[in-house]
Amino acid sequence: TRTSRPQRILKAVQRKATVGDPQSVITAIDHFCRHREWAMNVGDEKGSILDSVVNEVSPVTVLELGTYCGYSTVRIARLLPPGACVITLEFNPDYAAIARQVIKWSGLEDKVQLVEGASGDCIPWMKEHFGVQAFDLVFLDHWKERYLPDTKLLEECGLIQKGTVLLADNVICPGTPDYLEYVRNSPRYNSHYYRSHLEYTKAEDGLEKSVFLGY
Ligand SMILES: O=C(NC/C=C/[C@H]1O[C@@H](n2cnc3c(NCCO)ncnc32)[C@H](O)[C@@H]1O)c1cc(-c2ccc(F)cc2)cc(O)c1O
Ligand SMILES: [Mg+2]
Repeated sequence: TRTSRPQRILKAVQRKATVGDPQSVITAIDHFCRHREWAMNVGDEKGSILDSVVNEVSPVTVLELGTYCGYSTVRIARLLPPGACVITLEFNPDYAAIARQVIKWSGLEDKVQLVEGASGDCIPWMKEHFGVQAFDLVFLDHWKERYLPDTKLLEECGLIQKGTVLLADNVICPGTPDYLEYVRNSPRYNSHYYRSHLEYTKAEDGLEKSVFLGY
């Protein structure tokens, strides 16, 4: 096909959503992915759980791993108070370009820092480059086999401290077995599974929330 799926998602936003209205951007993407083409956004059902965790944590600094088209970036950023921000990592330049436009359309660019690069390369620079002490909330939604190594890297870099909340998408489908085993068995995390469904389908999926208890 001439255009990519992310390009078609951006077009749906530009056709259906109102500039500066994040909820209309979310609604436009959900409608497109439910009625036109499925895409791997966290979606409206799991997205509501994401919203409730963001509201509960009321984070000042958020890290998102895997921007894709920016759907969950917009969901998170729209709930942040002035001064708070989400740093989102995306290593595919085409996806990053689409996400920038989706984020701009929603009017939330002041609350978002989209970093083009691989998590393994960017995480070690977070403190020095972005002045981050520690993240209040981390949303994991990138390659599923990278959840565990990147969590360990965040720990090693001192970016996860007592009270930091990790929220992981897709712990059932496609699944992140090694990550789940780690956060559920580690004495340093308190984990809870939010049962839900794979975006836009009836298949089971869910989010795992893990609170770091400190060393
Ligand atoms: O695979 C899924 N997500 C992956 C996301 C990847 C995005 O994140 C970016 N990315 C990946 N690794 C890194 C990285 N670091 C790691 C590499 O260095 N650093 C930076 N960015 C990274 C990619 O460029 C993409 O933009 C998924 C699948 C299903 C699914 C379920 C059922 C099905 F039948 C089919 C599919 C449902 C979901 O919700 C899903 O999230
Ligand atoms: Mg996902």
